[in-house]
Amino acid sequence: MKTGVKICGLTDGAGLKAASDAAADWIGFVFFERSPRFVTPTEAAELIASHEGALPKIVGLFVKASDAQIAETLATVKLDILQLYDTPERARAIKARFGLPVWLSCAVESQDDLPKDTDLDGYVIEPRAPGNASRPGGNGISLDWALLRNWHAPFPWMLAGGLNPDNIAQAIAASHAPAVDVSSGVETAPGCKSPDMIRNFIKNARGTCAPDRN
Ligand SMILES: O=C(O)c1ccccc1N[C@@H]1O[C@H](COP(=O)(O)O)[C@@H](O)[C@H]1O
Repeated sequence: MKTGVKICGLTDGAGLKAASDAAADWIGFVFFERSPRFVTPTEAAELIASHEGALPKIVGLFVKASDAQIAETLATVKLDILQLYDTPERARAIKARFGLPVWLSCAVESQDDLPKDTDLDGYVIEPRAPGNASRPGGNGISLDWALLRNWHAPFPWMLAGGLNPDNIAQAIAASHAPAVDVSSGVETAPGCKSPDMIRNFIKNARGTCAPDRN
């Protein structure tokens, strides 16, 4: 089974081109102002418009966003999927209101934290951010991958947090993640994506197949 790859927090055309050319499955834009990867909806739309060729599916990342913020974003940039940092109840309401697939980010410290609801379109499984962090993700922190190894989730999910080109093969082997998501691990500085690191991340993730769970 091919491991799905999402490259999140793109801020420039070079990163977008590297992710697209290397056949990422999804690219993400961060619509959260306190992130070093923040882009405005207009900036995201301009990046997409200036790209030549096919694009991966486009994910918009929102943290505790109001309906108005999501509506204003969607009026400017076409998104395929909404990735939310919010409660399951709010995620369900946003899915119903906007009619787009919703992935809910889920902070996991132990197996008890793993999601059980099946009514969303997917989950991003990542570590809980430290108490003093200014954002709930994108902190380059890993969770214990072995927690996920025997998890038979009845819905799509991806592993995130602290992944990079050097550890991605080990992370997939240890967690059996069907898909992976990276942001800070393919950057030379916060918010500065490295095309080389993006290519290496995707190459190394694709060289490692998650075992077929069936
Ligand atoms: O990338 C950010 O700045 C960000 C801000 C707010 C919420 C989530 C954010 N990023 C997401 O966090 C995970 C893990 O990121 P990392 O690879 O450890 O840097 C991933 O889903 C990012 O898209």
